Amino acid sequence: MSPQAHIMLRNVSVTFPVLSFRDRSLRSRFVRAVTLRRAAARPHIVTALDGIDLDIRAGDRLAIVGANGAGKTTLLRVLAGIYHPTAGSLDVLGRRLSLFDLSAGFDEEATGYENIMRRGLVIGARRIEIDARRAEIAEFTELGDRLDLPLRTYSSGMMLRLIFAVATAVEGEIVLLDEWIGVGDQQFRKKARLRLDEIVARAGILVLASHDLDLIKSTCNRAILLEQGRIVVSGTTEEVLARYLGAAKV
Ligand SMILES: Nc1ncnc2c1ncn2[C@@H]1O[C@H](COP(=O)(O)OP(=O)(O)OP(=O)(O)O)[C@@H](O)[C@H]1O
Repeated sequence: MSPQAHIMLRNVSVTFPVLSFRDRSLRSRFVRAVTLRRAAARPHIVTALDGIDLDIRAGDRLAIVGANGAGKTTLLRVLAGIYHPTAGSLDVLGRRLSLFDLSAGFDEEATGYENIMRRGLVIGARRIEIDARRAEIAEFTELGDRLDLPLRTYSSGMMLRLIFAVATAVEGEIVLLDEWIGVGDQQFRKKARLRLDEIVARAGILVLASHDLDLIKSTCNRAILLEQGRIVVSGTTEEVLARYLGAAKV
């Protein structure tokens, strides 16, 4: 476990400007252009995160909980460096391994082997590192010669094997997860779960955004509850889940 890993967010907000369908139509743009020159197009602003202050230290297994649309995925993407805060600051010490947005980086026309490299680069690995682990990743997939064929020829279970093999061959001090992945058939799932457990055990920090409360209870030692992009409770997993479940019953 890395004692140095650390994440610090100060007053982090993320907003998305959204043009409504009507606003984007040619007619409305024309009408605006000829009749309302003074009124600049004002997109609707969605606030996904609102003033987040958070410190995550080595040893923390942090769960992010909250209702649909509360901001969990957005926060995970900020922690991964995929989204930049529109306000506030993020400091990250330690190498991040992003085990969510599972299919990002794949190319249907490229072979399994080519996709191993593409996907590895997307999740934060270095080229040299993926090259060094190529044989190990290939072996983990158990796909054999099929790795020479384009991804579009794969069944969904085969695709998941590839995704998972790449994801778990790369180590990170900070592991970012959205759900533990129930991949493939029974035999592969067991193997996948064991590999994921090893990665998490070695990581200094785990951040898990999930609706799976049993998984959270068995994995996390801290939690935050998000509501409309704000942290409303922060504490031990038990405290936060009690509040979340209480609120959910109302
Ligand atoms: N790219 C985007 N453009 C506009 N709004 C967005 C975008 N991404 C997220 N949002 C909005 O930000 C808010 C938070 O979304 P987010 O996906 O982070 O929620 P979540 O807690 O992960 O939800 P769920 O549990 O349903 O996955 C929501 O209101 C969502 O509609």
